[in-house]
Amino acid sequence: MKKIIVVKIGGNASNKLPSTFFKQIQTWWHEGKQVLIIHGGGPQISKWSDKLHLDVEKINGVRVTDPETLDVTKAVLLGLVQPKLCQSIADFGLPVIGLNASDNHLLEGKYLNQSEYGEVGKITKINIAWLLQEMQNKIGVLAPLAQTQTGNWLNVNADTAAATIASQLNAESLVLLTDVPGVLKSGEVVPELTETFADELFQQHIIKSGMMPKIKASFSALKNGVHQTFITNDLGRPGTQFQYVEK
Ligand SMILES: Nc1ncnc2c1ncn2[C@@H]1O[C@H](COP(=O)(O)OP(=O)(O)O)[C@@H](O)[C@H]1O
Ligand SMILES: CC(=O)N[C@@H](CCC(=O)OP(=O)(O)O)C(=O)O
Repeated sequence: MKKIIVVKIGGNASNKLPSTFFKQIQTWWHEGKQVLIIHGGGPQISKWSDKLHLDVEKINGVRVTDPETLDVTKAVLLGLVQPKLCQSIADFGLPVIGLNASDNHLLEGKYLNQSEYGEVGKITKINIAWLLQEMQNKIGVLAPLAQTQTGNWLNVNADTAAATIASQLNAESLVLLTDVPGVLKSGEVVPELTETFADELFQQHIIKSGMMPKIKASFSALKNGVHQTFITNDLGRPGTQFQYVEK
C-alpha cells in the first residue's frame, strides 16, 4: 500500500502558499506517496460573515454556526477557498481533485452539541475505500464539512477533521500548515513537544487560542495510528514535532 501524507492548510496559510509548498507536494507525489490536503478557511468565513452582518462567535476555537452561518461556511469553503487551492495546485502541473462530504457519502458526522454550537459536528464515518480510489492518481483537496445520516450539513473544525481522517487512513505523516513556524515559547520554536510539556505550556497560557485545537488534534492523531505529526509554516521545515509517550 502507498504511504499517505495528510496536510492541513489553515485559512491564513492558504492565502500565501510559498513555492516550497508546491515543490514538496510534487516531491512526495513523484516518490509515489498519496497526498490529501484538508483545507481550513476560518478567516475567510469570518470576513464574509461580517460582510453579511452575521455575528461571528467562537467557543474554544469552534465557530458557533447557525443555519445562515452554515450557508456562508459552505459557500466560502466550497466556492472560494477550495477552487483557489485546486487551481494553484493544477497551475503547478499536478493532478488534483476537489472533494467534499457529499461525494459518495465521503464524510458522515454527528452533532457536537447542537444547543451550544449549532450546526457543528465531528466526523464519525469515512468512505475510505472510495477516498483511496480517488487519491490513486490525484491529489485530494477536501473541505472540513460532514453530513449526518439524514443529509444535514455540519461545520467541522479543520484541525480536528484532519486528525480524524489521517488516523483512519493510517497516514505516515500529518502536517498542520499554519501562519507560525511551530509551537512558540519565548519567540522560539519548540522542536519536540510531549503531552506533559504541552500541558505545562497550556497552564502557563503560552499555548492559547487557535493553537489549542492543533495540539489536541496532533496528539489524537498519534494515538490513533498516524506515525508522525508536525506543526509548521513551511513544508521544508519540521517546525514542532509531536512526541507521544504511551502511559
Ligand atoms: N504557543 C503558541 N505558539 C504559536 N502560536 C500560537 C501559540 N498560542 C497561540 N497561538 C496562535 O495560534 C495561531 C494559529 O492558529 P489559527 O490562527 O487558528 O491558525 P489556522 O488558521 O492555521 O488554523 C497563531 O497565529 C498564534 O496566534
Ligand atoms: C466548527 C468550526 O470551527 N469550523 C471551522 C472550519 C474552518 C477551519 O477550521 O478553518 P481554519 O483551519 O482556517 O481555522 C470554522 O468555521 O472556522
